[in-house]
Amino acid sequence: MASFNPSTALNSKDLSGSSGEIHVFIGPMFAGKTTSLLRRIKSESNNGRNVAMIKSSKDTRYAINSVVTHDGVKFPCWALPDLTSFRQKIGEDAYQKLDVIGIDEAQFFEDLYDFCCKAADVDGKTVILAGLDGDYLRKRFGSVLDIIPLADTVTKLTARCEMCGKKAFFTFRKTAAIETEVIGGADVYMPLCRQHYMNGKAVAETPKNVIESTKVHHQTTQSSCLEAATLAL
Ligand SMILES: Nc1ncnc2c1ncn2[C@@H]1O[C@H](COP(=O)(O)OP(=O)(O)O)[C@@H](O)[C@H]1O
Ligand SMILES: Cc1cn([C@H]2C[C@H](O)[C@@H](COP(=O)(O)O)O2)c(=O)[nH]c1=O
Repeated sequence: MASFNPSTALNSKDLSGSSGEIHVFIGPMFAGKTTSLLRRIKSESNNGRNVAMIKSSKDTRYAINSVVTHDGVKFPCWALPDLTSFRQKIGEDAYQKLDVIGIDEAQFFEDLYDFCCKAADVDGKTVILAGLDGDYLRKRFGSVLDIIPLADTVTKLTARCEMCGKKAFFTFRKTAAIETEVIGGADVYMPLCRQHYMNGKAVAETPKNVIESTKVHHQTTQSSCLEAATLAL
């Protein structure tokens, strides 16, 4: 019976030979994820590497075909509904020539894991991505956290708490919307430190508990409570 020799298998050139990399920027909104991503992509490009940037087409906030930071720095990109379509959109020749792929708003891509595996492990690309690790409820957002076991580096960034100026780890939603995905900027969200996030959450949840216990659901009341929560911070 043939025996399996791991050293021979691991040294085998035809298994992959990939020199791909994955680097991840996570953190709350306004933490500088897009700024860090753009800096890395521009530096790779200045070093003569062939780069392409992708963002989710769900993000229509500042521009359609550009990644834009909250302070207005721009970079042209492919705005796509999924990552799988990228290779076909850019064309096979252009894909083969690419060294570095940047991905912004990574939380919105359902096929993030498969795309990153293929691009880095098989095709030898450097993938640099930025996305929210948690949503406004601090629950995992999309598949961003699934990339951590695949990544060479993970950088968790922080913003400034809008109430006290300390480090902000969380994103607070200022409206009564409850769906996970709500596109917006400072009109809808603010970065908060733990203490101010907990204060806001407590105020926002108190009337909801009362409403739920009396089985009365009234959207206006909830909206007013959220406004009160934001003011009470
Ligand atoms: N509360 C805040 N804390 C930190 N930066 C903020 C805040 N509000 C606005 N900003 C601006 O947002 C910029 C970061 O934008 P960006 O890189 O787009 O962040 P992210 O992609 O993490 O949302 C900062 O350089 C700063 O000018
Ligand atoms: C917290 C949270 C955010 N979003 C949306 C809001 C923005 O459109 C993006 C995040 O953009 P940024 O570059 O990180 O500032 O995500 C959401 O849909 N749901 C949430 O809970």
